[in-house]
Amino acid sequence: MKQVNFGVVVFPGTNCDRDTFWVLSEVCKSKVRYVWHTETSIDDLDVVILAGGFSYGDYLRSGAIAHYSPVMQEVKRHAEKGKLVLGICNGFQILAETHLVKGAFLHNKTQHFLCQKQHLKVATTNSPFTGLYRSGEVIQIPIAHGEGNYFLPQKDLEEALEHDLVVFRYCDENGVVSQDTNPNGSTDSIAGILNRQRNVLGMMPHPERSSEFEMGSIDGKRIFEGIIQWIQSA
Ligand SMILES: NC(=O)CC[C@H](N)C(=O)O
Repeated sequence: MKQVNFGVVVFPGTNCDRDTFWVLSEVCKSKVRYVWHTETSIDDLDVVILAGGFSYGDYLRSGAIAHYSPVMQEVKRHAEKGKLVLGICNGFQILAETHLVKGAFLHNKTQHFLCQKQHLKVATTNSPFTGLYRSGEVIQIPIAHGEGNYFLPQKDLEEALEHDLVVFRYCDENGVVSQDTNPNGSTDSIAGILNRQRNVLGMMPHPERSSEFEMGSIDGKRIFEGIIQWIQSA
């Protein structure tokens, strides 16, 4: 069985790197190493994870400064080769700043930081990240962000819908997707989206915080397990 090599990128201010590392190494029993933001050699990695947190203190805009870090040139090259990149929360914001996924982030519609359990509706299982979910399934993965209001211009939204790029939408426990069940004001309630090549996923919810029973949900674990299965069966 092919061993899958994960890298968790650490910027100054990243704070979900250890949780992500733990889930990959202890829960999923995978090989994982930290990648410092100044690193310029990541050829050994199959999957790069941009973990959540407050890179560079969220100064200017979340992710805006991290995108100039040397490692991001390598992450771009990694993605161009068709290898997998997963950006979680601040990682999603960095992916957007780097244009590895479309869109941009605004402050939550409430102007408050949100830290809560969150229901999501799985919009597509057609990706290297979501093969272990059922289409339309309602899952629970927590959110924790201040700048999570994902904005996608109309033409990019049309492209995303046409090519089935939306992966998760915010919903309630019954799977209802509406403005009332959209916690932060994101366009079309989007909580996770792929790039056009489907090898880069940005998502606001934190799957590393819902990967063990003690955390109240194990729905996030299937993302990491799905990645491993997808690479091993490729
Ligand atoms: N948990 C996180 O990654 C925080 C995301 C981001 N810095 C925000 O508050 O919007």
